[in-house]
Amino acid sequence: MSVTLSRYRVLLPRNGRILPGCPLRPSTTTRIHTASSVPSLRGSLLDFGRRRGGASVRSLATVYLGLGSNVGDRHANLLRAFKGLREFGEVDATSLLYETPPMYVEDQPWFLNAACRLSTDLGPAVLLERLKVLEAAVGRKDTARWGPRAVDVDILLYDDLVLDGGDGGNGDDGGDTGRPQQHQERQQSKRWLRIPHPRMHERPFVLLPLADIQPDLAHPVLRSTVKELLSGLGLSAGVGNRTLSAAAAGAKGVEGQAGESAGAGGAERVLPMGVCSNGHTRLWPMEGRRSRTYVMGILNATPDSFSDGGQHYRRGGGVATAVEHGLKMARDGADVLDIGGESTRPGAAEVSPEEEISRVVPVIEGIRDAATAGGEAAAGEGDDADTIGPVTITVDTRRAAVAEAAVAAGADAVNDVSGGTFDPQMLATVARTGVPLMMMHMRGTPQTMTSLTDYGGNVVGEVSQSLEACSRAADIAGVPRWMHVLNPGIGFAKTHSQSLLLMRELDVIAKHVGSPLLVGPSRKRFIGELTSESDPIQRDWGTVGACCSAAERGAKLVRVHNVKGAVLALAVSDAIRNEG
Ligand SMILES: Nc1ncnc2c1ncn2[C@@H]1O[C@H](COP(=O)(O)OP(=O)(O)OP(=O)(O)O)[C@@H](O)[C@H]1O
Ligand SMILES: Nc1nc2c(c(=O)[nH]1)N=C(CO)CN2
Repeated sequence: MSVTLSRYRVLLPRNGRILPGCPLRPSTTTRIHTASSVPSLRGSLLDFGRRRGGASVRSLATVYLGLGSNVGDRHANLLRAFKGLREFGEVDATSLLYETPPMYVEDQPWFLNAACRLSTDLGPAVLLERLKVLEAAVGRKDTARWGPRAVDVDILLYDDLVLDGGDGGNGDDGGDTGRPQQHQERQQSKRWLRIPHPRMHERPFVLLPLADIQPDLAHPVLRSTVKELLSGLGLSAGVGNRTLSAAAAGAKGVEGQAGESAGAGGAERVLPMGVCSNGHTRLWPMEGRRSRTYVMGILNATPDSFSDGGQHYRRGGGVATAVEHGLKMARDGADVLDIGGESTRPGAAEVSPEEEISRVVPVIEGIRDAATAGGEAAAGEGDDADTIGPVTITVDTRRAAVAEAAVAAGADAVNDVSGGTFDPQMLATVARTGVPLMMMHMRGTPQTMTSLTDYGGNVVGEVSQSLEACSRAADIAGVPRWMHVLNPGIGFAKTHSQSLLLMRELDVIAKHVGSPLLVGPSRKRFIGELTSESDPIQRDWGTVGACCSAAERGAKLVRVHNVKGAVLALAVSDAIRNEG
């Protein structure tokens, strides 16, 4: 049965009867929408909003949106769209980020795709109109259907609404025949709207990110969950092997390249961090053959760090020595330099934000100036993962003011050992600056942490849950999950055996949290104890062992003092894992 409201038809599932326009059986659990039960469907769908307050109070709708971009700085486009969506309600969950082969029209650059969940009082048609305005503001031009675009935001699901708002007058289940001219004419003539999005179930680039948010979410018409729809495409949800099988790729018209590297044919998770020499956001492959274990070089702009005693800062000239050491680490193969102005060794004294800023900002500026001068020639579209660009810099701080000053000076991301909990302004500041956030697990402060090691016998579970909570808080504050890196905090409020257990069960933590893991074993006490080395500087061989073990168990980044050792060792262990 259907009710016609203005030009829109709401499909009402009844008695398991197949609905017009629905490819499969309707769900018996689908909420039945009528004009009275869904006030937002009264009258023309184009001129209502979900009103706040007064007699017509109603609950907020839960909407799932799919985002895509394959023109220009794809991540910058997605981030602008994401920030714009926060004006439409509360974006309370986001996905990871995927680089995906173009579907339908294959002769175009690869896309970046993500998804988010929006809680909004906007009705579906008003939401659609506002999305179109947002897409235009981000830079979308009218293009051929399924063709290249700066940004595309599709309404995937809107509560469990089943809405057939026309098909643009061409009778196709998903709209038109794909002829560009017809598509443009239709776009200009009138808006049509179908919910659920008529093609979402066949799109890995929609289902993969959706599964990050809610794998058990049910499609209100097909009755299958997102996880089940993915498995129907030969893919699995969550961290692990998501590579599209050649059969599934062929069946769905995806650019499947059977016989080539597995990663070339399917979607891959990526982490946006830093800038390529073409000015676009650099994308770090997090799975597939292009992926490897990334090395973060530690650069202490402090006079009192535990393992180097400030040797690269205090002795022999402060900033200049630190900059020189940073550049050496970059030449040794560091993917990112982590610059910190406050020691977090056990018992270390706090420094003021002003002091911290005065330590890190000149070093960031010095490295930025020296490194950008050495950038390579600009690369074309879609090369954002492979282009070697200016060195990537993170600032190691717990303070929002320091993070803000560091990003203004050229830092690409914030690395917070307190997981965003020390400074109440940290999450909002990182959201505003639009950089990725690395969040570490710890308890207490460097002064108190050594006595806070009681995890009730479940350090792995506690750390996983705590990291997940940090990630949720950051997500809600406006730092999308695809920009999170999580760190179990080896040695921070952990005993020797707890550190070993966390190192051993990194894969469990990685699976639990989904986000890329950063691990920092470098020169730590547990390595000294295992190798009988009391001098931290003598612990690099042991550190390399820990890095290789971490990489085998799913760590995506390791934070080390001795970059060269880690880079060389990981080149071998990564190759054995990936190419064997
Ligand atoms: N669920 C939906 N979400 C977004 N747009 C929709 C939806 N259903 C129908 N449309 C209509 O589709 C029109 C074309 O949208 P768009 O240009 O983004 O299509 P496309 O991205 O090329 O193809 P597709 O929608 O299959 O991804 C929109 O103007 C809108 O009227
Ligand atoms: N991989 C991928 N392919 C697409 C995409 C997209 O976002 N990702 N969007 C399209 C237009 O809707 C057409 N094809």
